[in-house]
Amino acid sequence: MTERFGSYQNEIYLQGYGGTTPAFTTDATRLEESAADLLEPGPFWYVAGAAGSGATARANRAAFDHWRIVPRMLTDATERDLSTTVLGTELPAPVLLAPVGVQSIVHPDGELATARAAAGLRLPMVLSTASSHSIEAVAEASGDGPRWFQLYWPNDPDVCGSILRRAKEAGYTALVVTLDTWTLGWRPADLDGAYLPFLNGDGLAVPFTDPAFRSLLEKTPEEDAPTAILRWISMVTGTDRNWSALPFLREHWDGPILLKGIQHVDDARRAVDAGMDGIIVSNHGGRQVDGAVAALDMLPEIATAVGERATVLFDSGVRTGADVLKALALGARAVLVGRPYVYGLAHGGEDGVRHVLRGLLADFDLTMGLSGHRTVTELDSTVLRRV
Ligand SMILES: Cc1cc2nc3c(=O)[nH]c(=O)nc-3n(C[C@H](O)[C@H](O)[C@H](O)COP(=O)(O)O)c2cc1C
Ligand SMILES: CCCCC(=O)C(=O)O
Repeated sequence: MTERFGSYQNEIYLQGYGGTTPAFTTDATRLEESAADLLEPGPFWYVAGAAGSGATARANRAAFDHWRIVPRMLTDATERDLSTTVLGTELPAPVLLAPVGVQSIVHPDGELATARAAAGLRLPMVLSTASSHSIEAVAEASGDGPRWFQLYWPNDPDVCGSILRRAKEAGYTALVVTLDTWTLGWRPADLDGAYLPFLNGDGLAVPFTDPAFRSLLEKTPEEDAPTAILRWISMVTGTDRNWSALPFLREHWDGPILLKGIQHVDDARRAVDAGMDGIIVSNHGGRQVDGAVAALDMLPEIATAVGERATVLFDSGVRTGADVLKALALGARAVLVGRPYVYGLAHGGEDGVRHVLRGLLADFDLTMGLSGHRTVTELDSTVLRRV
């Protein structure tokens, strides 16, 4: 039996006796609104923004509304066990922290604070290659907490190999390879503010601390930042990494590998045929292809096609406990959550991330119980109705 996450609800109500309320909202919509009040427009819109008209970001949310939970009564769901295992990592609940780069733009502690909050809850943090703190520093902050590493795949084999080696040595167990962001999508809010954090040096701690990357430069990044920044950007953009390059990753990583950004069932099959251990059905939170299909709308087909042979995870639009339940019922083994915990970080560093994650877990726990489910393995599409 794992911790009863739902008890966070009682904890909050009891605080009311002492005359206090949570430091900030438990509601996903208001959370984004209050982050807008808190942050400068540049960082806020970098996080909140999406590609183009925002159609895909909105569709990601709307897709959840087409599925409704059909609660069951008197099922003895008072004692719940939300735990699961994902590619060798034991999770107290089926939630991971999505890789989010440049977290120092919303809070100076950035990924270090996120790592501490995630480790305290034993939820895996997926560290981005675009982290504001080094692989090793985040590992230290994470302690014995579960951690995975997300790769933006440099086209220089020595640099790629060096980064993977560092991640492995620092205790990151699974590798997430993001495929949908080989160049940035058209993001009007960032363009209007002419705001790209990388050009300020944010999100470059991984290459800048990497000996293989540094050895390619005539001047160190400290001496000549612009040249180093542009060199790195050119290394991780472009389409010269393709399906036939996947064996390189296998040779340089001896743990599970997942491909992130899969949206078509044929790509899911191809990933699994190529020996990948898992995929993440995701459209990058609507930040890349405006007009792309909602990630949730592709999940059932993909999970049916490859779910027996590989681990299927999901992200893009998860905001509430009901969303977690729905994604699991539609075939995901676990979900990743992105923007909400970043808003938590903006509000209160480590404590802020913890509040957001505990809220999501409590909401999920109570939603499970009140709809009559004791374990995540019993969820399938029969618990939902399409409307
Ligand atoms: C500010 C920001 C930065 C991100 N950086 C990365 C990244 O470095 N690597 C990556 O694979 N995905 C990145 N993502 C995408 C997330 O991993 C995830 O796919 C997305 O946020 C999920 O959607 P959600 O925000 O609706 O939960 C980023 C997302 C945001 C909002
Ligand atoms: C190279 C892009 C890194 C950040 C990212 O993935 C995003 O802003 O969505």
